[in-house]
Amino acid sequence: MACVRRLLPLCSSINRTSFPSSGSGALQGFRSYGAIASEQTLPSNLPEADTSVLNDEIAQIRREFDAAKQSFLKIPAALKAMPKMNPKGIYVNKNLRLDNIQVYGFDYDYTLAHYSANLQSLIYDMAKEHMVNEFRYPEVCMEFKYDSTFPIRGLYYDKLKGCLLKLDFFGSIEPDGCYYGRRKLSRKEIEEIYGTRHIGRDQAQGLVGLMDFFCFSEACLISDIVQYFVDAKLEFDASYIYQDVNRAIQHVHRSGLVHRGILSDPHRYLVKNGQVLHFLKMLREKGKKLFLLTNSPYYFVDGGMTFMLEDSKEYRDSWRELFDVVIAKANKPDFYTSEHPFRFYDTEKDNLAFKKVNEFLPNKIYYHGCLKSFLHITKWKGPEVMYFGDHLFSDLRGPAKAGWRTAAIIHELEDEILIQNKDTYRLEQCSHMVIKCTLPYPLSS
Ligand SMILES: Nc1nc2c(ncn2[C@@H]2O[C@H](COP(=O)(O)O)[C@@H](O)[C@H]2O)c(=O)[nH]1
Ligand SMILES: [Mg+2]
Repeated sequence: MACVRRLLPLCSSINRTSFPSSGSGALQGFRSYGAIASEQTLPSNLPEADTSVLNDEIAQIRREFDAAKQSFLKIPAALKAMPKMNPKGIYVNKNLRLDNIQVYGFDYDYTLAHYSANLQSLIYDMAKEHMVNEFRYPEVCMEFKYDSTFPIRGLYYDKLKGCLLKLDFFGSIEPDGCYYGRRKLSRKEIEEIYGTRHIGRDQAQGLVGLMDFFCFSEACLISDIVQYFVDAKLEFDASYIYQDVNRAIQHVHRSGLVHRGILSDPHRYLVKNGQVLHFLKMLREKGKKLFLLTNSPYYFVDGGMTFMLEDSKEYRDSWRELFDVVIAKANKPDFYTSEHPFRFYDTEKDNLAFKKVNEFLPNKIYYHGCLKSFLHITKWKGPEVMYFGDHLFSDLRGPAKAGWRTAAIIHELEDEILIQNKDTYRLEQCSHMVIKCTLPYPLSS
């Protein structure tokens, strides 16, 4: 053990070797291995037994370096033979027998219905107007414009410090993922503000998650307002900015402003996808049960579905026939844990009936409800249900608790896979793996 410890500094120098991203450049790394290994000399005053053990250890390490070197040389050819991932593919993290799935459930927004970036601009503008007109924010805010290149999903706003954060899997701030207003903070600034990059339990209490696509407008508006206060050198409390922006955003959704805005110009906001109808029809033809479970109000879903299927003679005016059960205003994720009763929604009269819901009738619409009643009425067993959705909590975590299988619609995956398919990316990843396998201790990153 002592010998190994004495040899560790030798290995540490490998850890410091930097790896260029181009194919030919990787060879520079090998040269530095050789140099490190051959430059090491043993102290002359060591006892003979120790010298022999050390020589064996060094010979062993040289053999491992050589093996690593050979692995490196084989990387470009091996990569060529390795298939690339399909950006339009479907990926699983658990084995799934589709013949066991008898029931397919769907979320609506950002699952069956897809929107252009114009939607985020619309929400941003509506919320901004509300803040100026109702909360008396300065008139100059009306000039703010939504920037589609700024937000990504899964950001956190720190209500105490006013920063927008991207945390990694372990809850540490990503080095490039901390913004104050619209300005990216350096590592030094992050450490000055947070002490360390890791967000502890106490600091996490001030964070609010901005989890879905609807939150893009919120993230951008919060940052633009913070930036306004910074530029104007005005004192402000970062939590009030969140409170005001969030209230404005809630108003835009709850009042139906955004829903009416979308339906007033569906070509501008909705993105048609012929594959959706094809998929739903295919499931029906195979005898599967289908249901729609959304937080949106019925008129909004009806308008959107009618627009998206306007080219289909069969379902243009009867999209409801595609589903065995349609539930709107479901209030997910509370739907999965609450005991709210279902209400029958009369589409003609636009009101809720008072009669108790004991069954789901075809072509009818139901509001609210809860998972417990849903399972009681349908008699569908957890593992035979698969639910598709885009929201981590409303569509994936909640249903998983009910034993449903879940399918996440992750739009970003297409771009991520394209990046991972790039030769430069694959080469760097392989080099990293070879080094990781060669070293006797784990790499920190
Ligand atoms: N009251 C709020 N409603 C919101 C918010 N963000 C989105 N929404 C609305 O939820 C549904 C999404 O429905 P689903 O089909 O994905 O279940 C849609 O109508 C949005 O307008 C919010 O922050 N507050
Ligand atoms: Mg959704």
